[in-house]
Amino acid sequence: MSIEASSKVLAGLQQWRALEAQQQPSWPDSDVLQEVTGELRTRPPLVFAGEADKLTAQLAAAGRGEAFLLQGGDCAETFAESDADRIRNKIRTILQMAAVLTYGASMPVIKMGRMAGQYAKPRSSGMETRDGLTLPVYRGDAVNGHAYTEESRTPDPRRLLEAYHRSATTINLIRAFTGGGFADLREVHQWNRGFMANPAYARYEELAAEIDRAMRFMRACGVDFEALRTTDFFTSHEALLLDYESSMTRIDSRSGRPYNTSAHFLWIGERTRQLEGAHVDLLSRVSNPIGVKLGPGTSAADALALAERLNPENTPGRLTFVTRMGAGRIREVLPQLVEGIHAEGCEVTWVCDPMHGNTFTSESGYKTRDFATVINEVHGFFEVHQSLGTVPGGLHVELTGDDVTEVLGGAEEVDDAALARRYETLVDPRLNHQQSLEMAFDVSEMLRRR
Ligand SMILES: O=C[C@H](O)[C@H](O)COP(=O)(O)O
Ligand SMILES: C=C(OP(=O)(O)O)C(=O)O
Ligand SMILES: [Mn+2]
Repeated sequence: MSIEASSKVLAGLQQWRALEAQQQPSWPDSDVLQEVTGELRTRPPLVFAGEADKLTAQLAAAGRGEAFLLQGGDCAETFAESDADRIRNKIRTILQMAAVLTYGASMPVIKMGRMAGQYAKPRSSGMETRDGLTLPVYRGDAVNGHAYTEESRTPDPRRLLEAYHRSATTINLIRAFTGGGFADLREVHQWNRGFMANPAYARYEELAAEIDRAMRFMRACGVDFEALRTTDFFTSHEALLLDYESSMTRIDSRSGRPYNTSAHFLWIGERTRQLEGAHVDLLSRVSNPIGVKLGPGTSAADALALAERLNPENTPGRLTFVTRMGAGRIREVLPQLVEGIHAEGCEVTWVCDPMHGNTFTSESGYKTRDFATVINEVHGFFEVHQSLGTVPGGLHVELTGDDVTEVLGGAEEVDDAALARRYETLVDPRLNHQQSLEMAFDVSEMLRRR
């Protein structure tokens, strides 16, 4: 690339600063912010351009119906819970779900964590009031603390550096687990250890036995299983805090193109996807595969304009639309979006987030979701694509590997009274380990029928 062309690219990467950016914290001290972003710019990348390109190719396959994306993790990761046990439990849950889906549907599953960077949250309101005290709302550990004091709720830019470090140690562990034998498909039984006493685990155990049998058969036929020792596991988060995302955006020395090096896949949230806004501008300029969340108010014209803006070359795998319509709306609103996009020949990978359109407050006051409603939205998603002859390319869920009680229902029949038992999320309710497996079995049936 000529010097002139590359300085144009660099100038473009700063264009977002002139545009309106929704959902940014009011950082109290701009000098500290400058120091922190300067520091971040000198830190090593967390992911590499070649890995992002590999993911783009895999997402293109998902868009054609030759693979399926499984993207899952916390609504909001926290510094306090970025420990080895919790990270391992999440990876294990995603690996188990992927085994169920791969075996059930005979289809490669792309494994992606909402992990190693999911530290910032958009919120419905900027302030909250409790017992007469009004404070800034919690915006994720990269911004402020959850504790309800003025000190903790004041945004602190130094948290961006902490978020980088926690992301680095998390991705390090992900790479160790998935490259060092933990993800070996021959360990499919081990992942279930200690969880046998309920229907989803018993069903998983049966499936693991079938996988074992199939592998023994293939080994007897002389198949080499070395390739099953490791697996790709990609990272993703919402690209919300533009000071952070822009500091982590670097020019790839091989291609001369900019990549966001904080995660393999970044998405733009439902609240920040304004066509002329700062988030769309910054992500339009990076070469990673990217996603946009689309809620029930999205028109076909909005979706088309986003597709043209974010993927002007119409590269397959570059753009994923993550629809989050709500179980009650999806069958009515999704068809016009999908038809509008396909009528123009736009390359889009369609993914279902059945969580964010189905949140409500329970009688006892917990922010929750109902497992049956969540599953209903996934069914609606498959039905719509089935009837239009288009491809349901993946699933985006908020989950944890622990036995929390945040989502109602499932085989354990978590009810309103049970929510108090282990309600641990700081923002949105997550499927627990067992509910995640139940969902995987359900989706594998739908994929099998696809
Ligand atoms: O995770 C998504 C959003 O950040 C969250 O649903 C917003 O929640 P709020 O309405 O409690 O602010
Ligand atoms: C904020 C989120 O979703 P959405 O932008 O779809 O509301 C999220 O994924 O946590
Ligand atoms: Mn959420």
